[in-house]
Amino acid sequence: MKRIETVEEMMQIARQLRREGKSIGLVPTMGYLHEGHLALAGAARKESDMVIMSIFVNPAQFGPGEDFETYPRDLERDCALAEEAGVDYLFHPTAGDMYPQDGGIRILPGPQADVLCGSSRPGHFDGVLKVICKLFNITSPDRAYFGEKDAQQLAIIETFVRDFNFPVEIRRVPIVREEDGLAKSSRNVRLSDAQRNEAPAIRRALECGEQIFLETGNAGETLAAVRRLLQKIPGAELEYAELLEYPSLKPADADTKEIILAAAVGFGSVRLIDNVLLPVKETAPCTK
Ligand SMILES: Nc1ncnc2c1ncn2[C@@H]1O[C@H](COP(=O)(O)OP(=O)(O)OP(=O)(O)O)[C@@H](O)[C@H]1O
Ligand SMILES: CC(C)(CO)[C@@H](O)C(=O)[O-]
Ligand code: BAL
Repeated sequence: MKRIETVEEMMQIARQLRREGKSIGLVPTMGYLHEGHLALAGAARKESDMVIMSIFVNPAQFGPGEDFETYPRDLERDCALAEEAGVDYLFHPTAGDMYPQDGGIRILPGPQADVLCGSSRPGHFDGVLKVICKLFNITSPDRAYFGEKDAQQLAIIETFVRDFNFPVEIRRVPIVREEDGLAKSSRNVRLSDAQRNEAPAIRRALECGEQIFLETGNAGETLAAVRRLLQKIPGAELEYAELLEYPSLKPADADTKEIILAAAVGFGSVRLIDNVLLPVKETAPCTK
C-alpha cells in the first residue's frame, strides 16, 4: 500500500491508473478505522482494480463548538488496517493542501439536508459535498463506497452525483455493528464505560420502532414509542428520532416504498447516529 500525502501526487496517480485502463474504487473516511470502514474497503476490493481510501478529518463539515479537535485520530494504526483490507493507495492530505484558498464558491445541498442531522448541524452537508466533490475530482473513481449508517449523507451524495452527472457509481454498504447491536463508529471510543453500556439501547429502541411500524403502519405510534425509549436512556440526550421517506427524506405519502427510522443521541459531547430502513407493505395502513 502506498501512502499519498499531496493532492498533486494523488491526481497524477489517478490519471495514470485511468490511462492504464484500471478501474478505481474510492472509500472516503475520516480515519480511526473500524470494521464499518473495512466493509467499505472490502466491497471496493471485490469490484475494483485499484482501491483508494482517503483519510481526512474534513474541517469544512464541522461547525463551531463541534468535535473537530477531539475527533479520534491514529494514522499508523489506520495504515496497518487499510493495508490488511487490501487498500492500494491511502490518501491522507493536509487541510492546507485540500483547502489552499477559498474562492467563496459554495455547494449547497437541497431539501434533503433540511432535516435530521442537517437541521442540528447547519452547514454540515455543505462541507461534506465540498470535500466529496474534491475527492471525486482528485481520484476520478468509477465507484465510491458509503455506509448506510450515515444514511442522510448517502442520500444527499446520491442526489449530488445524479444532478451533476458525476461519472461515479455510488455503492451503499450495510451498517456494521458491535455484538451488542451498537453501530460501529469512530466516536464510540470517546464513550465512558457507563455510556458504552447504555449506548446499545439506541439500536434496541429502533428495533422496537421497526416492529411497531411493521405491525401497525402507524408512524405516530411508532415515533412516540421510539422517542420514549430513547429519552429513558440514562445519561443520553435525544436529538431527534424521525420517520421519513428514503432516500428523498420527505414526509411519507401513499407512494412511499421505503421509510427510514433515524435517530441521533448525545452522550455528553459524543453524538451517535443510527437508523433502520423499513419497507412499506402494500397493505400497511396510512403512515401519516
Ligand atoms: N458502522 C458502520 N457500518 C458501515 N459503514 C460505516 C459505519 N461507520 C461508518 N461507516 C461509513 O464509513 C464512512 C466514513 O465514515 P467516518 O469516517 O465518519 O466514520 P464513522 O465511524 O461514521 O465516524 P463518526 O460516526 O464517529 O463520524 C462513511 O461512509 C460511513 O457511513
Ligand atoms: C464522507 C466523509 C468522509 C466526508 O468527509 C465523512 O462525512 C464521513 O466520514 O462520513
Ligand atoms: N460520518 C459523519 C461524519 C461527521 O460526523 O462529521
